Amino acid sequence: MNDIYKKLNNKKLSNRAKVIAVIEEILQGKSLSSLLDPLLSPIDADSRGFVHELLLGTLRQWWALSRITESLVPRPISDPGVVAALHVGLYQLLYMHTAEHAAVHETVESLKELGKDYGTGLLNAVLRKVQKTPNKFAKKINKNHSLPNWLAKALKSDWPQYYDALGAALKQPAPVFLRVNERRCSIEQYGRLLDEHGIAHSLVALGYQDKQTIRLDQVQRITELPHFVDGWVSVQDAHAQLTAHLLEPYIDGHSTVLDMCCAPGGKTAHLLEKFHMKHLYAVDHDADRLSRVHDNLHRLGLVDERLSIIEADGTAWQADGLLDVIVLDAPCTATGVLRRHPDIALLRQSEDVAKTQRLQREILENLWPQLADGGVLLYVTCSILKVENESQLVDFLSCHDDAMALPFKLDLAHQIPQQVGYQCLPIEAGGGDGFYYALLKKSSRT
Ligand SMILES: C[S@@+](CC[C@H](N)C(=O)[O-])C[C@H]1O[C@@H](n2cnc3c(N)ncnc32)[C@H](O)[C@@H]1O
Repeated sequence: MNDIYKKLNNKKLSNRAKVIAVIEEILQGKSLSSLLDPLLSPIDADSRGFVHELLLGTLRQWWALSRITESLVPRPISDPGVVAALHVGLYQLLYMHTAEHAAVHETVESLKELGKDYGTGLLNAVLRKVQKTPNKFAKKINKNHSLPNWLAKALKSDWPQYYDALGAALKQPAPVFLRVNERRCSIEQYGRLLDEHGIAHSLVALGYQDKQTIRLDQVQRITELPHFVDGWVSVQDAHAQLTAHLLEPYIDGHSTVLDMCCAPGGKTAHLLEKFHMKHLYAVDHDADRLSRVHDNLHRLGLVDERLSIIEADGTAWQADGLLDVIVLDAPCTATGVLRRHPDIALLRQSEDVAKTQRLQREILENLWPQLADGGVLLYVTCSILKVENESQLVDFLSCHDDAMALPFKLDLAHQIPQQVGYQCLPIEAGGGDGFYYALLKKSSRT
């Protein structure tokens, strides 16, 4: 078993030490989503909330807390475990109001547990300094948006009028939305079921026609939702649910549909719940993530002969024939889902933007010739950077005479029309994530 998973299952290791070990892994390139369950599962129910808050909160405030460590520690610290412990200690002192003794002493002890005694002197000194005048330090970082410099610069340039609202919103936890499997029951019926179980929730507008979704208004174990195991309901962000609704006019029983970059299958499942199609290809290049597509579709009862799940590279994959509808949920910087995946702000580098932009374009160029005349392609990202969204599509259209943007209308406060498509910004406290949507039609007669 990999070292980190051994640590997370080690009953002798304290919870703080486990959080530090997880952040150390993240700093070395592992994703939060691969570590969160292994961290939380062995922890007793009473401590889970504290551990969750300590981990997610530290990651959300990472760049704000870094301003303090940079000002107090003159040289860069080479050991990621010590860096993690500094941030975890500071987060407790400045945001969690943990008793000072626990915040300092227990964090220092945790670093010792991880065999990093050499970092304890520095950790102790920094935490004690901040502990003396916490308000001074809190004031220093309160207004900080906790964004890496490259992202702050890009957001300021793309969204000058929304920059502060975005900065404040991106460090908040995201709400949980449910997608009801329309083959099993309606949203209203499921809402009544939640009422019967005393689960607080709201029906929320999606900002497209009269479409709605359900937002949970209480902390809830998802697997314990009524009929979750029977496939009545899934977790899916509100703005992610727009995909299937936007395609309503274009999919019928004769349609051959491609869902490119489909894993873990949220949009694939929604398409299958909503439409009877001739065939759906669900393609992704990541075998592990594809196994989650299988699991999700099995739970929802959506596996049948109309569906092919294929492991392939979107820059090269060729369908057997022409496609009527293509969903390209393009790989992106995922800057629109920072609230759910705060590790992205630690992992992504400015160079990644150009790389993903090139990859998106390569996939687009491979898929476009495979779209039938009159067919539509829905381009989606969970990015809030214009280079991956509006600029990408404006440039694509300028190079393809047979492509035209189809108009549609989204109308929530932060669904913003672009030269091509719409940008949903994740600003509303109870609202959806940052997504971009553009709908293109192919017509050789233009
Ligand atoms: C935003 S996620 C997709 C989310 C998914 N559509 C859903 O709704 O659940 C992007 C996906 O792109 C896939 N991907 C990245 N590069 C790819 C490539 N070159 N070919 C195919 N899939 C790729 C990743 O494995 C990842 O699953």
